[in-house]
Amino acid sequence: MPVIPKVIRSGQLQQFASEEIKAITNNFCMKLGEGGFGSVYRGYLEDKGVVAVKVGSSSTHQGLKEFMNEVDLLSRVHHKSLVDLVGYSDEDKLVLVYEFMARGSLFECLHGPRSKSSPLPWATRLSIMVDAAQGLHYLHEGCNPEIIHRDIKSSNILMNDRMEAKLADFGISRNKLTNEAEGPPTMVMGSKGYVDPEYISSLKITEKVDVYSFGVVLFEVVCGRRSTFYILPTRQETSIVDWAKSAILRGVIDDIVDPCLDGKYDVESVWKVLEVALACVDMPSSKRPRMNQVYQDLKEALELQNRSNTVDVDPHFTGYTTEMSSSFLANVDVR
Ligand SMILES: Nc1ncnc2c1ncn2[C@@H]1O[C@H](COP(=O)(O)OP(=O)(O)OP(=O)(O)O)[C@@H](O)[C@H]1O
Repeated sequence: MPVIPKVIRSGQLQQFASEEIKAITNNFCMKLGEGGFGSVYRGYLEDKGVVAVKVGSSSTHQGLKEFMNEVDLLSRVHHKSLVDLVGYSDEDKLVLVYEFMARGSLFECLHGPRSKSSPLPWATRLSIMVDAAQGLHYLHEGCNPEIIHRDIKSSNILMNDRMEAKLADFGISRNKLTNEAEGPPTMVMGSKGYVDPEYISSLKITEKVDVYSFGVVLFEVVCGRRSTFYILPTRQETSIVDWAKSAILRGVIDDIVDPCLDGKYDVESVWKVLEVALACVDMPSSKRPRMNQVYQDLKEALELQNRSNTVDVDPHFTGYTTEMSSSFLANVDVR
């Protein structure tokens, strides 16, 4: 079994024996979900309460690399908008023990089985994205060395029982210092639908790669659609970025916004978020905003929503829509 280097072991993290992991999870009796690394189980620790236990299913070189990266990073970096790593085990299997995020992922809330019957309210969507933007801003500019996440997507934004959002999954993240020393990677990493097209062609990793993916998540939050989907009747696969750009050009807000919201949103705040999303996916990447700007703009959008006290806004309200969309349209670059 691989051995974690001493430098990582010296952190504040608890190290568990495989028997302890078995006890913590009550013999892996409650599965919370599954991802590329392996399965995630509910667990319980005397001093921490409920935890999430991620058990690696593969012992590939890539799996080990991602595990070490995650342990290394999360033992050094702590922020209220980043999921906390409580401990790990490398005795039998590769295991990561995290703080429990009771409300699951943003992906599940937007696209999961209960997303239609009890959709996330617009103000909650905005507050989640404000938290996520703050976490990403911290990674890019607040911690030392600064970090590029490289796998921002709605399934890596998790919510706790107070609906506070945190970024998760640092398996392929890179710190900016070693990033420059290591040079470009040999293959594209990231998740389908979220990867910056400029990075695909240049293989150059900068923080703007994260800003692009964050823009994709913003479109997901507004439109209630997945990052890629099939359009009927041709069943042609499209990206939410292309779809949203052409919908924005038509300028009708209820063509764009998630129908599950049933008109319950402040129109001005929706346009503000769409404006931010468009800026995040702009080309070339140098035109995209920094995450601090995104964070400030999203806070403004949340304030607009809170001030409007919207319960039922008519989505056909045209005065404001037309005015906003004309300033917008000049900036929509459809490729
Ligand atoms: N800290 C946590 N607290 C509660 N549930 C969690 C936690 N971490 C993960 N989960 C649950 O486990 C599921 C799988 O998470 P995981 O991070 O392994 O995969 P993913 O991000 O969905 O996909 P991939 O890792 O392949 O990109 C999540 O969708 C979520 O439901």
